[in-house]
Amino acid sequence: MTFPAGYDRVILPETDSTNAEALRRAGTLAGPAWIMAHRQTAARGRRGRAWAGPDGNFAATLLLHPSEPADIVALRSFVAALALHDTCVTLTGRTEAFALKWPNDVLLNGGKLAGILLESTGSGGRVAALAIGIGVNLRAAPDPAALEEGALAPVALLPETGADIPPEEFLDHLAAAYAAREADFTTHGFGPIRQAWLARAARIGQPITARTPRAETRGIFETVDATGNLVLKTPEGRVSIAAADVFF
Ligand SMILES: O=C(O)CCCC[C@@H]1SC[C@@H]2NC(=O)N[C@@H]21
Repeated sequence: MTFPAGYDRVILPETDSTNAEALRRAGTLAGPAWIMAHRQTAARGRRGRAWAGPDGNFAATLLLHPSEPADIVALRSFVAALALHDTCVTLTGRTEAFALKWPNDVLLNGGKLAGILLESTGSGGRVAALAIGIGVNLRAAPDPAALEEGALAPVALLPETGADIPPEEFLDHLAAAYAAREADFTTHGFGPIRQAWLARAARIGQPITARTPRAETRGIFETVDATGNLVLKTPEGRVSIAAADVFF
């Protein structure tokens, strides 16, 4: 498997967080670069949570220097989730087992297999550097004791499918899948990415709950709109949500 042309590949034995590492290197790595670490000592998840990654799991960040406005740059969350889904299907041959959960989790057999965290630097609506951090439970699921109430239980690829994929091999497949989806995104915009994402989405047409620190909205998961917002049909009407945690 060859690494996609134009992308750097950095593999570290250990770092605090590959997202932090990527943003520290943003000034010296001019082109797109994947930074993978075998161990993270301070991995972070969405909404300020910690991310636990037992040995053998996958942790990497794609560093980009995008040129679009911040709202377009943020749509790469869906590009990355799709590429991650592509990679899981390719490596296991199981299409139906995997699904996507808004905004960017990958589910396997209904449990949480992988998460994505986007972080960026820049100001005034301009993104100087974008870090797309991806954690995948390849070997083992983290201890579910630390789970928020109602959150999906974590699952891992090896016990669920029997596929024993080393992190470096996973990176090479993911980098190729991402490069293909990124080319589609930059050429054709969010439309085809959105359609492909929706085709793989869990719980479309079913009731779900979107929770933020200040509000909870329950409704039918209608779609994800052209700006990436979650659209719920509630008794009070249609609600469009830009950021939240989703519970089934
Ligand atoms: O909360 C989530 O679901 C997102 C988890 C993202 C974890 C990954 S592991 C690689 C990268 N480095 C980090 O510190 N976090 C992301």
